[in-house]
Amino acid sequence: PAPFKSISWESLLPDFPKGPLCKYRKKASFNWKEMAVLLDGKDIIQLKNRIFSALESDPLFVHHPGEELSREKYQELTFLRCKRLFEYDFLTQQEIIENPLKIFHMVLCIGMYDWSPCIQYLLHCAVSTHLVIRHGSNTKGIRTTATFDHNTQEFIINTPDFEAAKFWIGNMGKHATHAVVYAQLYTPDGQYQGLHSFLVQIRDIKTLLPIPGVVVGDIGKKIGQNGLDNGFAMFHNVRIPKENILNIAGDVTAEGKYSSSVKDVKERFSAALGSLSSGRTVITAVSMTNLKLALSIAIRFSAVRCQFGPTDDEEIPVLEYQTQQWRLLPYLAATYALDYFCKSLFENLTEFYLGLLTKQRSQRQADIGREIHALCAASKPLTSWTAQQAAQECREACGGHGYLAMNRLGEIRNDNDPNCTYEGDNNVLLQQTSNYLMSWMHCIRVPFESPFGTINVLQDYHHILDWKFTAMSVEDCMDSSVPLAAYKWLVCYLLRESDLKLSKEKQSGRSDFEAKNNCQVYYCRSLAIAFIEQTVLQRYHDYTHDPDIPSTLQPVLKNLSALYGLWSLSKHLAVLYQGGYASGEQAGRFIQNAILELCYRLKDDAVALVDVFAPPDFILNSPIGKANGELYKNIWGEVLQGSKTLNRPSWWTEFCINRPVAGRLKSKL
Ligand SMILES: CCCCCCCCCCCCCCCC(=O)SCCNC(=O)CCNC(=O)[C@H](O)C(C)(C)COP(=O)(O)OP(=O)(O)OC[C@H]1O[C@@H](n2cnc3c(N)ncnc32)[C@H](O)[C@@H]1OP(=O)(O)O
Ligand SMILES: Cc1cc2nc3c(=O)[nH]c(=O)nc-3n(C[C@H](O)[C@H](O)[C@H](O)COP(=O)(O)OP(=O)(O)OC[C@H]3O[C@@H](n4cnc5c(N)ncnc54)[C@H](O)[C@@H]3O)c2cc1C
Repeated sequence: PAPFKSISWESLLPDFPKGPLCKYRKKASFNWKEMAVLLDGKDIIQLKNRIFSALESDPLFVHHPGEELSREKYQELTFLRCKRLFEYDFLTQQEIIENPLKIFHMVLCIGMYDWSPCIQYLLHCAVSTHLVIRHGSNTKGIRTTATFDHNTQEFIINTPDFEAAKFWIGNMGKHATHAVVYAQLYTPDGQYQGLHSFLVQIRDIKTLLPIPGVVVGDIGKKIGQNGLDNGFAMFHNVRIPKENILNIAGDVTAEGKYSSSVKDVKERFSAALGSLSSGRTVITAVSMTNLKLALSIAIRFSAVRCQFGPTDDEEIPVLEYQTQQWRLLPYLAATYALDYFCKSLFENLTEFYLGLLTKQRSQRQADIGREIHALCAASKPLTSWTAQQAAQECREACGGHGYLAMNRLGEIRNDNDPNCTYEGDNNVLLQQTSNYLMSWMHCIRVPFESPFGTINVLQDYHHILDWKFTAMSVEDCMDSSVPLAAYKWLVCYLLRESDLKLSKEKQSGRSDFEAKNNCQVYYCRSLAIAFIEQTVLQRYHDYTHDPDIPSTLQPVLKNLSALYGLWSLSKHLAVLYQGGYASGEQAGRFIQNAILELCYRLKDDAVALVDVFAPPDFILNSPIGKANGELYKNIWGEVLQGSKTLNRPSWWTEFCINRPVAGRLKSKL
């Protein structure tokens, strides 16, 4: 790439308005524009600007400060916005082919504005792979059936009873006309052929009224994402043409014979569910984006909001307090590490899809599918939980102002919340990752590697189990190599312990089902979490230590990597001691002190670090998070825009005329 200074980035990345945040911006150790260019590059920055400015200039996307939209109105507005997104068609096919990462950025830019139209749009786009309707966690247990009738060359779709109804489906509540329905396939010989997906029309495209035999409706108000209409559906002998089977895993001939290129039922099951990895990868990135939104607000607020001080007449920004730094800056470090991880995971996924498109049947393609599944089944939990905790911490870090709806932290928290549940409940998904890791135990003694190298750490399994914490000082701990080594040990240790526990459970006569169930807490669940944290850290460590990173940016990036690693690791301190990796009081203390020292070193960079990823004010839509840092003016400006802010309430007579009489209704008996 051309050196930063030789290109004029002013038009792409304009300066921020002058104001109270300048104090911190001047203290930053690096140039935020140079960082933005390093992380995204010119093309992506241009794309982001194009999307952000289109939304800002379009009256349909105007905000409604101080106005309560009814759910019905919000759903309507969301639909109109979603339609408009199709009209904008921000990316051409050519652009996508040249750089698939652009889709990823486009989705996240739209989501930064509001997740409801973004997800509605995504679900419409992904109709060929998504809009699936299912049973919940236990997909194998889906009870909707699709029976082939060779006389009419149709499938008959049937929901046995209301408990088997499809529930929660995005876009289905009010407006979807077609759905991809997962159902158990039966051929005319009465044979069961496993889970398959079918395209089923559910509403008339001219009238939006349900197709006969389909009962479809809206499931009601949710905790967040209320612009989206989530729905339910039941099918009573609904007939669909034979062509509507989505023959990913298998097909039925005109005579009603089943054929599949994948012979094994188990393999067919994973092929049928393979598309879930893309949803889980997207949700990993959606959660990471929520981290960006919440931290932009909380850090800008903390840099301006002053409380107390060393003397009575001098108050200092709350960001100067050790506690505030420790509450926020590790999440900032996590945002950078997870941002990098999300991009790399998306690249892995692109490779997987390229293989599918070119009909690769190699062992490598199968291994990629398994590794991607294991990665995103843990990265979705890690990132959605991190964002959920961060949103709450940011809310509290902004004190009372954080609780004001206009500042958006409540919306971010509530809209992020279902990321922990949909496309697979987090706790259920983590079991997929630990299953994958446990399946490598039998290879431990032979040379092996996985396509993306994430399990290659196990090649040194026996050797790593002998490792110990060796840092001799706090300064020794200030590089991410220290937590990374500890994580490698942790993964090997938890793998060994989980394997031993499973064997013990089985030896004591428990069934496979029971034995596996009894190995989750403190064993397999911790293993999956440690593994994904180690993977995220490994990738970010390698990136930040790359000699190609400009020397002007490397120190701050290395600090972020070290802070993310140490802070994540500190939650596993008990296991590090329990398993003998760490001993004595120094190890724990070094880690804690290094975390605090890194927070301190990063606090003057914090504002510039959020400037790198914060969207424009219109998109962020939070008075306390605005780039000018004029906290109080911005809040007042917004408060006074409310249409009824200064009005007397319509029920004023209940207070002034029909005055309350205390005890009037008290029983006289
Ligand atoms: C760019 C486009 C994006 C578009 C995307 C937009 C979405 C972005 C916006 C957000 C919008 C949200 C909208 C919400 C949309 C829903 O929520 S859709 C509903 C999603 N529902 C779920 O995810 C259900 C969760 N449950 C499951 O996925 C599965 O049933 C379970 C839990 C993973 C399987 O559990 P199980 O029955 O115990 O099966 P198990 O024996 O473990 O698995 C059998 C084999 O299949 C394998 N397998 C299972 N799943 C997979 C898989 N996915 N891949 C590969 N192999 C697999 C297993 O590894 C196992 O292999 P082996 O170990 O035997 O070799
Ligand atoms: C906003 C939103 C949108 C959605 N959109 C769609 C959609 O478009 N299409 C679609 O098909 N679905 C959709 N869903 C449904 C979603 O996919 C499911 O809610 C999700 O997969 C979890 O399944 P469940 O609700 O059946 O939870 P359950 O499986 O009933 O989980 C309940 C609890 O039990 C625990 N649990 C379950 N099994 C185990 C186990 N084996 N071991 C340990 N603990 C276990 C879970 O951890 C959880 O805490 C949506 C959900 C939400 C919230």
